[in-house]
Amino acid sequence: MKPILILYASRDGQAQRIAQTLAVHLNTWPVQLCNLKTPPAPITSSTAIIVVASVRYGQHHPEALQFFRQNAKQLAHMPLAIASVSLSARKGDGSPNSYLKKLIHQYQLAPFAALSIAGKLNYPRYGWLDKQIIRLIMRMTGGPSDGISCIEYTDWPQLTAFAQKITAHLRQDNADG
Ligand SMILES: Cc1cc2nc3c(=O)[nH]c(=O)nc-3n(C[C@H](O)[C@H](O)[C@H](O)COP(=O)(O)O)c2cc1C
Repeated sequence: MKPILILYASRDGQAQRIAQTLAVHLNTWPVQLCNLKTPPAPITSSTAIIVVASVRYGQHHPEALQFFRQNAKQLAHMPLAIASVSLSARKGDGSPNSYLKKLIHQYQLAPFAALSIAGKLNYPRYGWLDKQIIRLIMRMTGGPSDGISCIEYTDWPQLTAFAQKITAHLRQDNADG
């Protein structure tokens, strides 16, 4: 059986953790986990592609954008699922937020599952400038702006439901031959 390819783009590790957890949930399939910083094998040798990418300053990481740009044609013919990781997603219910909608629109993607999932606030990790900007964003959105908090907002049951949706879709695909 061809593997499910899970690709992630992360800076502080939360999107990577989410991708790893997804791999555990999908363990009834062969799964290949790959950092998008290392170019993946040809994607056409996979059953499905799942991209997990976090957001910085309003954009998904450049390696994720590059992946979509370079593979848009093949992705149009493959099962694709996307999980977008951001702090603003803590306010949502998992349905695609503006970052994810923009990404889907920009690369004309047609994912069968798309999730906006909350990441982690980790002030101690941020450099001075990033910390001030995140404090401002958090102040504007009603989150902690103390500059010291470390809070994981990720809704893990939401990720479990996402994994179940992926499994159901791929089983159906398999059954349809
Ligand atoms: C420098 C910086 C910029 C960020 N910009 C945004 C943003 O524009 N919108 C948002 O919702 N979250 C933003 N975040 C929050 C991250 O998306 C969140 O912390 C995520 O968990 C980081 O994922 P990672 O650990 O995989 O890098 C930002 C975080 C940092 C450190």
